Amino acid sequence: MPLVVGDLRAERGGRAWDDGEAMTELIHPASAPAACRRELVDAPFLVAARGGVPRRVPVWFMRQAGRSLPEYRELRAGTGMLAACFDPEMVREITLQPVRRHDVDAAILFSDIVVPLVAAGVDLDIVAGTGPVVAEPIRSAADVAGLPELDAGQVEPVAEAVRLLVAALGETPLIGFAGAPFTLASYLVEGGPSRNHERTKALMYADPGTWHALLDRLADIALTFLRAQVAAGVDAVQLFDSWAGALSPRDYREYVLPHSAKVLGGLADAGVPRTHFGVGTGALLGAMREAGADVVGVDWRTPLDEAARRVEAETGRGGVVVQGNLDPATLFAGDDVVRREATRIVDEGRAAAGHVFNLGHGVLPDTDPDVLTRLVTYLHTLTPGK
Ligand SMILES: Cc1c2[nH]c(c1CCC(=O)O)Cc1[nH]c(c(CCC(=O)O)c1C)Cc1[nH]c(c(CCC(=O)O)c1C)Cc1[nH]c(c(C)c1CCC(=O)O)C2
Repeated sequence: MPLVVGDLRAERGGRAWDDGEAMTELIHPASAPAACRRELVDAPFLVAARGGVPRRVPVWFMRQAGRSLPEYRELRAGTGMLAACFDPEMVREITLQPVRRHDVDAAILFSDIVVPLVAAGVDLDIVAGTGPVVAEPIRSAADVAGLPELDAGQVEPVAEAVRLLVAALGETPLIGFAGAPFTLASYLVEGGPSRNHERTKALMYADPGTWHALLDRLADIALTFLRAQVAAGVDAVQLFDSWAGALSPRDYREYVLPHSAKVLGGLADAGVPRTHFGVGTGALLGAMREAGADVVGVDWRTPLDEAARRVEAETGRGGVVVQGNLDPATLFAGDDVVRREATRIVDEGRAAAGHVFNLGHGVLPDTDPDVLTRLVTYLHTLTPGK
């Protein structure tokens, strides 16, 4: 039986990010993942995510855990990517590595968007240098009907990793994540990474019934995965719709938004801020907020002030918090350029109701990790603001 939202909060020991003072006083069952962490009330990442003024500019990096770190490569040697994702001790260690090294303001769970699919029984692998490769792509109504459901028990190793991390992280919040239905569908339908998503779009346009059935199932899988992470103690979630930028706003609204809204809406009362991110989504930012995001992730193509204006104009609602958006390639251009661009981004972020500094997409594998550390140090000297 899936948990209802009320149970979710109880199971988390009432560690709701918006509970303030009440947080430490609330129910604290023996099953709670860790002591209620009073210090999280002031965590810059969480303060900014709910539109407050943090005590320093919060920063974390998508793909901060991974191949840019020598300690990651050393630990992963001889262990496959998916095997690592189902090993709680390894997930704990890899997740902590960038926190120790860079002093970032949030940890992101080391996992992958395909982990819940694998847990549910889909035959796929993550091939180094390529990405997820699916043995039997999903292209028909029968294929969709055969897609297994995810039971929370199947991602228990991930939940265990979250509990280990919550105990280890102290005042640093932990971000959980899932792949959004469209991005997961792209891997399943194409059979692997794709530049044009042509088979995915062909299914979407030619057989909308099957398409919506597929996305509905993927929404259930993503939601079950995220709820398991929240129940185990993550402090925030991010929904990665990395490839949604391949769609026009009209198609996004018709074919994708309702399903992403099912995922984000299913977490509305979970007490954690929800970030919604995609690449090349300048024209979709308003719709991505409407899907149920508290924080909208922005890639490097749209300045943050422009992004905030667009979202507020499209949705008719103020108060948008943005996350981003340094071009990851900038990290190869030398510290002067990095600092200049970081300063510009922090200034542009003041136009929004809150700003979490990040890259516009993930850390590139050849990035010098010392550049990231120096960037964090620099950002922490700047004055945060709305
Ligand atoms: C599209 C997508 C995937 N996975 C993910 C996304 C969405 C984010 C994005 O847009 O980049 C999400 C993801 N994957 C990974 C994380 C870890 C947490 C983090 O530090 O951000 C996160 C958040 C680890 C990983 N996921 C993967 C690696 C590399 C594998 C390895 O280290 O052996 C890591 C560290 C593999 C993977 N998995 C995927 C790709 C495209 C790749 C890269 C393939 C390659 O170039 O080797 C699918």
